Amino acid sequence: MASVAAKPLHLPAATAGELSSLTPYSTAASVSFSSPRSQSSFLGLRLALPLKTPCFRKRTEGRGLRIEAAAAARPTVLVAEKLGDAGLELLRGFANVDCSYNLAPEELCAKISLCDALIVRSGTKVTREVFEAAKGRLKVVGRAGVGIDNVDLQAATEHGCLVVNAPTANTVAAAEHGIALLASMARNVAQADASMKAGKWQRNKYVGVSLVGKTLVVMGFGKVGSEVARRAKGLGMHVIAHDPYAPADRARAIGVELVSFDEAISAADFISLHMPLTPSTAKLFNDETFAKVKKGVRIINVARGGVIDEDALVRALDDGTVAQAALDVFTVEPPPKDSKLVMHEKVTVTPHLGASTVEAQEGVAIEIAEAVIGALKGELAATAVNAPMVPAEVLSELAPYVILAEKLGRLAVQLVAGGSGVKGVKVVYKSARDPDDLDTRILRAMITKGIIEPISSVFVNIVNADYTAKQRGLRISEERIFHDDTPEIPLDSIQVQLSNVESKFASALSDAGDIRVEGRVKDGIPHLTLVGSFSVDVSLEGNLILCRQVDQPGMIGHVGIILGNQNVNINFMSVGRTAPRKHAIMAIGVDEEPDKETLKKIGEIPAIEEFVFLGL
Ligand SMILES: NC(=O)C1=CN([C@@H]2O[C@H](COP(=O)(O)OP(=O)(O)OC[C@H]3O[C@@H](n4cnc5c(N)ncnc54)[C@H](O)[C@@H]3O)[C@@H](O)[C@H]2O)C=CC1
Ligand SMILES: O=C(O)C(=O)COP(=O)(O)O
Repeated sequence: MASVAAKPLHLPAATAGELSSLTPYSTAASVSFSSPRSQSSFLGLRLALPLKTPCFRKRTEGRGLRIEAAAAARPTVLVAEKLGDAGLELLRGFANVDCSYNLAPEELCAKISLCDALIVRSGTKVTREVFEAAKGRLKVVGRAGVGIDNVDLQAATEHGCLVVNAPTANTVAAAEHGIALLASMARNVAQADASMKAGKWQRNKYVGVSLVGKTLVVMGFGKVGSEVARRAKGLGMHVIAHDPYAPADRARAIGVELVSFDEAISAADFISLHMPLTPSTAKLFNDETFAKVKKGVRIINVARGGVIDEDALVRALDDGTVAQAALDVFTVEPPPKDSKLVMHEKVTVTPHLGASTVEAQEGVAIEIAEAVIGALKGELAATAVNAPMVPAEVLSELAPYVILAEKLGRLAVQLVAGGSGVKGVKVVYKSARDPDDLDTRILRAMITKGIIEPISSVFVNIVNADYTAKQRGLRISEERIFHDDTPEIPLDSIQVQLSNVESKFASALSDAGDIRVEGRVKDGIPHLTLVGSFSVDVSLEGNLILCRQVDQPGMIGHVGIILGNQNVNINFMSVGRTAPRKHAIMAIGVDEEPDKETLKKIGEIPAIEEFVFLGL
């Protein structure tokens, strides 16, 4: 069936213009969107993080209406570890703040279902049980620091909970602490201090080693590692680094050569650890590694205790393989009181103080408070750990397309006969942009949300969209088609195709047999522009009735009278035809949901061959 031009019929009804101007809008500080029907689940871009209790008000503006989130109930933020005052102040300006420190795991689980956000440092384990106990209310976990190894990211993602961290504010503090440990270990400062305080004067016992000219290996050349490298070079050390993922030119710019792991450990006089704790770095320093190091190496760990096999380190210290160690972090914190490692005379220890400077704690508190508030407002956090980071300007530009994407998904799935048999989804983006200049991750997430939510009880957002699709066996493929237009406009159209399904509205099937709906953004408003092979033109707001009919005069009036008699307001109508007086599709936007009787009457109009009611 050939695709034909749409014949949009703009109804004069006052509400038509009003409703079609339900535009998403952005405030100065944020990009957030609301939609009258899917408000509470509009996490997707509101950004996947709506409060569960939003309320909306209509505001007359010129001829149209805008719907905006009115002051929602204040969210509750649980601060489970000591946070700087500046951050607490920011949080209190926006939310109810419950500072409850040292909670036992079961106490945390008991509280969490009353909280929209949780802020922790390294001392709180945010386990799967916590996310389960949250019962869907927890929207964001803020880690006031860098390492997120204490947060079960997989569980967070599965529960649609955003995790944000504060990755920059404590970098210098951690690097300075690393240098402090390096220098104090080399000169036995801690041991000599303890000895003097015990009344001794042991000048011969505490002869140290010099740093100048020694080779320092920085393991993990990220933010902290590179700051340590800079400082160590200032002390006259020869610095090399190992980091499988760091760009060599960044290292070169600091005058540091990146080498292999084995090269690094065999050359090192000192090794300073600055990588995250992940499955691949856990116990990276073990008996096997210590067997390869230069005898008498000294190790500093300000990263995570778990990257060292602590028993192996004790053995290496005992047999002199490792001359000394300076440790700020431990596999279990606090470590057991009788820990051989902590008590070892060749070991200098601090109780995880890397980030603990006045300046860093102030900075981290502000950084995490801003990230958590932003997330609760629905903005995509720049420090999101388990969601795509999309720059604000990209978000702002894609805003109406995000709404279009969700509505197309929602609409397509409602056209499926039987409900949930969707397995294959193809999304076709028509755009004048270079594919690299069009980030479609959010659009894909919103289409996924639109497809899954109407047929399940799952709450889908930008955080868990890909995971949820995979869980349900939903394969989503994307295709870009070049559209010869100005690249200023990100997209010409989005088409959603559902393959291998039957439709309750046969006209929605394309010639290839898949359900096919396409939409465009016109003047900032998402429009449905194609159903199956029929072109239509109807703004995607409220509800939609699609009818296939024999194209003949009087049809619009006929349907309009039935709906009018039931006080159902039509806000938009569009007719797409194959050829005059043959078949046509009528797309009718209605404000209210017609009752069954009314729908039945429409179906009984002799010229109507099939019809379907779709909630958007
Ligand atoms: N003791 C403390 O209070 C503090 C500890 N930290 C810890 O320091 C570590 C580094 O933090 P940042 O520099 O901010 O993180 P970052 O993400 O900027 O740097 C980590 C670097 O480690 C590299 N890496 C990953 N796997 C590696 C491997 N197998 N071998 C070598 N390098 C590897 C990454 O490529 C990255 O460049 C983290 O574990 C963090 O939790 C950070 C701040 C304070
Ligand atoms: O930021 C990090 O990774 C740290 O280890 C700092 O931990 P803390 O916030 O001091 O418990």
